[in-house]
Amino acid sequence: MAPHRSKDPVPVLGPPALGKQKILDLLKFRPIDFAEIQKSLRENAEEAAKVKNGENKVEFSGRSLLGTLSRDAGIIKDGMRVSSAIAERSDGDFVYLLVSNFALSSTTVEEVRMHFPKGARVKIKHPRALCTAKGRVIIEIHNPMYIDFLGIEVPDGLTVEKIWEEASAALEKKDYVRAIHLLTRCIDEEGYKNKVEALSKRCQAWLGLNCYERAFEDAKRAHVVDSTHRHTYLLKGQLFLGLQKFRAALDSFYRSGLADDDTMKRCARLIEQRDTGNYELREFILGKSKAPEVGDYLGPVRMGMAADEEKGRGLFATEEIKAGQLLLVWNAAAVAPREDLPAKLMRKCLTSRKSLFQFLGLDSELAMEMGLFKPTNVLIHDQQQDYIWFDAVPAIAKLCSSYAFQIEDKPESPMGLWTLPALINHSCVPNVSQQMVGTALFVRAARNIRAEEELTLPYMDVKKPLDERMYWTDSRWGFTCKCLRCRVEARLHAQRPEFPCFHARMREAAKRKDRAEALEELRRIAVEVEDQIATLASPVERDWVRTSYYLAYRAGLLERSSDSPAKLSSRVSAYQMMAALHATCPGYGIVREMVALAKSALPSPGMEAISEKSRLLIEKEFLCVLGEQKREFLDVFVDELLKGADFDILRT
Ligand SMILES: C[S@@+](CC[C@H](N)C(=O)[O-])C[C@H]1O[C@@H](n2cnc3c(N)ncnc32)[C@H](O)[C@@H]1O
Repeated sequence: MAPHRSKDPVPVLGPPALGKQKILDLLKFRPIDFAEIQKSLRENAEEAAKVKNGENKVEFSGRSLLGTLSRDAGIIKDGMRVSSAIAERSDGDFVYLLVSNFALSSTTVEEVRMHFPKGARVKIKHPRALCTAKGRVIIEIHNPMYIDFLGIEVPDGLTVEKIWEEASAALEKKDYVRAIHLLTRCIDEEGYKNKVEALSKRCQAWLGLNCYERAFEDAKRAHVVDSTHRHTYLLKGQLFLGLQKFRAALDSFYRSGLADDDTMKRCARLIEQRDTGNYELREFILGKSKAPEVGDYLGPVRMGMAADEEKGRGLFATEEIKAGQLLLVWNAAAVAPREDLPAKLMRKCLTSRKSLFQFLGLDSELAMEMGLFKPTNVLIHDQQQDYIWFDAVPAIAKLCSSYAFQIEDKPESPMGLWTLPALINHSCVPNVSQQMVGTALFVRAARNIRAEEELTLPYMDVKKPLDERMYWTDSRWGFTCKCLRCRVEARLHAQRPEFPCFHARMREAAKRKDRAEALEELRRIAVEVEDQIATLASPVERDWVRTSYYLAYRAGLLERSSDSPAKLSSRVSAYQMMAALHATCPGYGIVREMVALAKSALPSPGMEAISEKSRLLIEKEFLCVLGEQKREFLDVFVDELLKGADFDILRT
């Protein structure tokens, strides 16, 4: 059978046709380690020889090399980031084709096969013989765009019915790539009777690979031939669900008549959440259920340029907002250990242009386009040239460093990227809070926010002195924070030389081996800070400074010692400290500290008797984290916390 040129090209990664030079600039090559390639070639030469298969042919054609991949491609060696395939020339000699990708560290075998399926006819542009070992020509390529897929080779003499059988078996075995190639043969066969079924099955295979856009194209084509095809409606429902198009999913499930009740209810729930921002999380909050599946929600928020040009873009409230109000619910584009995040994001981009555009749209020079982020705006296209190179990975890695963050403030905590929330700028007196529900991020107002006010959140623990905060924003994010709190504290530092010394002394105290001595020094520092700020006219400025030296205040209030010469508690009460934390960084992991402070004011350890005003303050803090809650729920929650219960929702 002659090589078949598919009308539906397999998902070869081609150059981007996004029309923006900037994207091209972003997609830079990484240097190739030739020594490593050669080593792998030597290691694989013997194996290559065993794959000899007389039916495969390779001819040189001008500057291109035509051939058939005679072996399933795979990852040569764990972590080597190299994919390989073998083609065979007509003279019986092998061409060992090596496609290396040094940036994509966690390429999966499935992905490699998707691009280099066994039996595929390929045209290798600009072939370059790297070296010959034992008379074999070895072609090295380091960018998949130099390979054109010409279709899949199917053995001679197979009837279309037989190909259909093979395709169905491949689909059954979840060998989606092979199923796609075989079904393409059936679909392209002139006058093929089973076209709707074949398109529907291919749609299913694309879905199996999470290639939603291609699945959508096939579903559309199937419905052109038979607009009532029920299985296709079922698949369409699944793919719309995957694309978070819940209304369309529900409609498709309904038309299919094949979806079960649970699926229909799930869609209805997700639609309600998206429309109303009404997420039922109580069971999850109390730790009685797993994180529920949630749809993205876009509240009264817009993208715009920050007043301070240096900050670039930011998010703004479009109306007046009350503390606790939900602003955004955003599912992560990806969550993974730090080193795997770029590859995981890349994979997502390869299967969904929505992710790709949103992600590249994060680059401030590229886009200022809120439409990209509307949950209901799903881009569905099927243009091969819109797929991007593997080599976009370095660009993605670069963007990761500016926009991704860790779920928890622990070195081993995974990193994630939440596209729209990633545009919220930093402040040391933030006005929004964020909580993680599974891998979805909930962003709420942590204070009352005026219409058109910029939304801000802290990029780090802001219960730290000015110098330490400055060090963090500068070294990790490359900017100097100019929020009001930083400006007030910078002025204090300039006027009173004690302040920079407090910070240095705190660092020294933390290093001391003798814990009692360290605590004593911290208590002394807190008393001295209190002396310095007593003259500050503004109570809120005093709160900010207290929060900056919280480590010292904590030692004075929570780890008191009866023989301590420095009596901080006679100068500032635990309640005042709670209020200071709440005024400075509401919603930021301070609930536990507030509870500890409230309990510290009790004559003896116990949960019942914290003062009414402390309890009210804790409830106010909850509002910033959980939004408005029913009285009964709030009581249960606060009581549990006072008893020492820990809640996942308070991690972030
Ligand atoms: C996660 S991004 C926020 C979105 C960014 N403003 C943009 O236009 O893409 C973080 C970057 O924003 C800028 N940024 C955030 N908060 C800032 C602040 N308070 N002052 C100055 N620059 C800030 C810094 O360049 C930082 O590296």
